[in-house]
Amino acid sequence: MGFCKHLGECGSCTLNLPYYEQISYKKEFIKELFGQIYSGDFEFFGSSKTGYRIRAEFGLYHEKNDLFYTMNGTKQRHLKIDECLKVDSKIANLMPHLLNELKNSDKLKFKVFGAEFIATKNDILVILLYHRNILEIQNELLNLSQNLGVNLIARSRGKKLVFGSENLNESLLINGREFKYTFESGAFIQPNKSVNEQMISWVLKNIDRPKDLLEMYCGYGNFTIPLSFKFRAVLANEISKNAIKNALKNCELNGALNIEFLRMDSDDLMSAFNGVSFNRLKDINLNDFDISHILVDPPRAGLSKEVVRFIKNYENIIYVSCNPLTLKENLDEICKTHKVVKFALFDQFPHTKHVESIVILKKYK
Ligand SMILES: C[S@@+](CC[C@H](N)C(=O)[O-])C[C@H]1O[C@@H](n2cnc3c(N)ncnc32)[C@H](O)[C@@H]1O
Repeated sequence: MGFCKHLGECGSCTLNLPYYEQISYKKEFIKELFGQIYSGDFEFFGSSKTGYRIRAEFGLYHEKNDLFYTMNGTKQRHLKIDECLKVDSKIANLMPHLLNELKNSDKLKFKVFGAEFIATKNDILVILLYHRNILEIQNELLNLSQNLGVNLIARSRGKKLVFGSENLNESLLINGREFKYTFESGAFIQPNKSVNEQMISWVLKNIDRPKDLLEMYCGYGNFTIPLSFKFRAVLANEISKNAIKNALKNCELNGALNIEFLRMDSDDLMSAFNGVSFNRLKDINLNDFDISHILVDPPRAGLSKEVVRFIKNYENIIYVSCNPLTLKENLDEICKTHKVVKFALFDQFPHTKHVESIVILKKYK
């Protein structure tokens, strides 16, 4: 048994090693995978070992008349979870109270099957999932959110009820400066806040001779807003309408005035650079941008061949990746024209084999 009594059994934390050995394990794995394209130092940024996850999801399982948090365990389908050491302390404190409230109300307990938690500096949001018509328990849900002092969303097939705010407010400290963000419960968020701060700070410190930035897959502006203060102008695209809505609010919150956000699929953005006209671009002249850097932070599947071909046009590439395998596949191609100059690992997920990488590449002269 390691740092948690469920380690190795709940299916989430699987790396049963002392933390310093986890670091060696991850560094060795990455060195082996990327050794042929990069012989420099792999910087490593660690995390606190507990309380680091600001988003967590659990099943809720009914047994006889009782109710438990569960995970799809490695040996058992419904492994009972009575603690999770990796979640933010606000989530850890709330979990037993929520469970008690649910257990004590036949109406709230009936056909509830999942709970998701998101915690930011000052806010906490709970999402409860039901296999029943939630409109019948509106009053009970309202009381629950008031009793617990949390924002609450209840969902069942085709229905959603919101008690309090669906938006969360976060603040990040990046190289001594505070940045404020707002985002919706469905947004992609970097799950480890302090490592996220380190990632953004590291990128900022490693930007050389900035002119304009093109950022693809920008979400609600997590990297975009702090980076915008380093560049003359920024063009950033993202497929999610809600994320772009929040990115615009985040510009206001931080006084960022030089960013053009595009609600656009990356394929369309590339077509636009190839001369195809889009209504959404009617007020933007892509030729006005003098792009010195491109930052990409794609989903786990990595970049398509077309995006890889496109980004190779730019001198400086910053590639943020949560999947070393697709990163390797993409870098094999990018490294035909670019050299890896920096490679850093960010331990967003201690006790798991996952590792986040940021690679900085420069075009060969
Ligand atoms: C790994 S997240 C990164 C978000 C952001 N950089 C951050 O740090 O929060 C990837 C983002 O890509 C967006 N996305 C996925 N497919 C896309 C596509 N084809 N075109 C544009 N954006 C896409 C997702 O909505 C998501 O916000």
